[in-house]
Amino acid sequence: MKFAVVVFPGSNCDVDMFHAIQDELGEEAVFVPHSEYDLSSFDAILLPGGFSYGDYLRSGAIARFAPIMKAVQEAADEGKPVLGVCNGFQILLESGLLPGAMKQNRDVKFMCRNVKLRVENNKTMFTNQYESGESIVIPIAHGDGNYECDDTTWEEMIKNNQIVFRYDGHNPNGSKDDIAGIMNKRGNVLGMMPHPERAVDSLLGSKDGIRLFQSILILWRENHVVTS
Ligand SMILES: NC(=O)CC[C@H](N)C(=O)O
Repeated sequence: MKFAVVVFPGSNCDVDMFHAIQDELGEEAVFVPHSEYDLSSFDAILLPGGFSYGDYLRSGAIARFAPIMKAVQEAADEGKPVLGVCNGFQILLESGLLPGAMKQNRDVKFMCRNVKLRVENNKTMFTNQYESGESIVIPIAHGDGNYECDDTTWEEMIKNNQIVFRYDGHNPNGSKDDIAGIMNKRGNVLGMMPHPERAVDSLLGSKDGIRLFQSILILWRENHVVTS
């Protein structure tokens, strides 16, 4: 399976994402610069974390205008898996691929630590290797992780099971309804603030993140690889 790791000026988790795919998952990862227009040769698109364009205006607000975002939109429209982590999630929100917006953390501080997440929906292309309601440990590292949306959007997301992860126990940033990760209605675009690519080996303190990438791969193989 071939994964695109999109790199914006200011991305800083692109190498971690590449490592997670290439070295831990054992699949092909390719860095794709923000200035490209074509993602048609890829099976999945990953928007890594960081400070794209220095977080000027708002996190992700400038990146949404990068040439590559048209190709990300096309990939999403085709039903390919699109995963945005942290700044990648912020970019997906700013570009309208996911509903809602991100505000500054409740305590107006950048936070970098392991957090517990609850897997709210394990019937997705990103979470099928987790148990429903499972508590997992994944690190966060952000200043703007306080997810917000209007009540109509929130009710719609509840109805469609679009809330994929919630903070388990302590909510670190004040996000609405403890939301840590959401997907689109179709189920092929996931945005999450915690960093699964930084939890792929016990040496890193947790390997709970690797199953997210395995989920994408296993489902993709079921749909694309003929075994007999
Ligand atoms: N690690 C990241 O992706 C940081 C996200 C973002 N720029 C913030 O601080 O909110």
